[in-house]
Amino acid sequence: MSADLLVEARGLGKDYPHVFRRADRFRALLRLLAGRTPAAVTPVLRDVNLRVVRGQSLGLIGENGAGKSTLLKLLTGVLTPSHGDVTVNGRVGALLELGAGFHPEYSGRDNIAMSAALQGFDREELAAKLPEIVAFADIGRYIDEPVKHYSSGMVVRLGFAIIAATRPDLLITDEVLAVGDESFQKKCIRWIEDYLDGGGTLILVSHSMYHIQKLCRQALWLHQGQVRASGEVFDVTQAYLAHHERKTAETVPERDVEAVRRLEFHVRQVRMNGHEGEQPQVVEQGGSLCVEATIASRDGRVPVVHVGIVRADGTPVYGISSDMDGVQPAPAGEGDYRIRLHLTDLALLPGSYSVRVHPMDTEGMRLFDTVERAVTIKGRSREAGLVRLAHVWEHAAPLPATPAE
Ligand SMILES: Nc1ncnc2c1ncn2[C@@H]1O[C@H](COP(=O)(O)OP(=O)(O)OP(=O)(O)O)[C@@H](O)[C@H]1O
Repeated sequence: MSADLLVEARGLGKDYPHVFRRADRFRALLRLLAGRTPAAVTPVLRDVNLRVVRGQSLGLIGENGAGKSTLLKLLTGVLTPSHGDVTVNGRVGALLELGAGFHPEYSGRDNIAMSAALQGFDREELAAKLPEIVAFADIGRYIDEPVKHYSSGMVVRLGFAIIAATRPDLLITDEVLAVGDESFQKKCIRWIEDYLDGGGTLILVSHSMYHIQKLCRQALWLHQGQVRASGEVFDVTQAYLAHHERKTAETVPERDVEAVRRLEFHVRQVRMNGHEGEQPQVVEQGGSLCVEATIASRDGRVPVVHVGIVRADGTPVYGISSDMDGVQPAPAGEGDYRIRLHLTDLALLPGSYSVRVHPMDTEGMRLFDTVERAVTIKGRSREAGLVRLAHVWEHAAPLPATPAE
């Protein structure tokens, strides 16, 4: 393993015994004590391959129960894998379950001393680091109270302060940013940014895509214990968000081609940026999209063409009809009509959208058919919502440089 490769996992998997009733638990325990593998197991993590090199920042994302914490526990040696293997190089600072590693009866100060001893600090190093740790934790007189009297926020403050002082080669944290209050969160984020600028390596689990995009350059999406996607952070987080939007979308009923042919108007063809077919079109944020619709008219009347854009969850974003702009589709032979709509400087924020094309009657009152095509907007924007609004900040000063903690 090269010195710059800090984590390597190959075919990593974790199974748990199948336990539904108390009797199952007892049986599973007996089998374990007898050195036998449990009769039935549930795989919670399967075939995870992972390489993290020095200086990399990797975000782990996924739904509740996807296996993120299990993966972190395997990487930190808290759990042993059922399949595959994992190698970790360098000094690891891990902030996993709340308070794990603290002795509840001892004070914060004593716990700092114990953690420092475990990290191999001698008495002088500890004396030098202690004021820094106490100041970072910033929990006032509680530093001399037993940890069992701490709020969950105080536990995280103490845990993070210890890790910050030890400056590990690899920082592994599980959703801690969600526990502390906002000012402490900001302090941790600033510290992590500074740590990464200084060449630190991070594996961060978070349900906040904002934190993942802010702190990580790569992401790995775990879905039901398996890697669903991994790569550049914006690509993976946008695919993950689009998956959620699709899950909450109403399902558009299947188009019955025979039935629509009997309608007064139906969509004969839709081309997106010149492409026919159902492959999603990928467009850069700010780019252009050309929607070409060919409409069949049963009795030769000219249709109105409506083009709508919805987000993958069905939220309407924009709609425009040809008659609103005082135009109509032009004849395209054999009773068909064709029109092209050029959408330029697309203001849509990165994500998954659908373009819907509908023919309407000449009066623009009745809607006849719906053809839907997927569009993915790619980009690195962290702005929230559906569209980018032109904006200017005033009465604003530049952000201050990160202060040294
Ligand atoms: N000790 C255990 N015994 C049996 N099943 C377990 C055990 N620990 C975790 N699991 C199961 O493993 C699966 C993955 O859990 P894990 O905590 O890794 O998910 P997660 O992605 O971190 O979820 P969350 O976002 O909710 O923290 C879940 O279905 C969980 O119920």
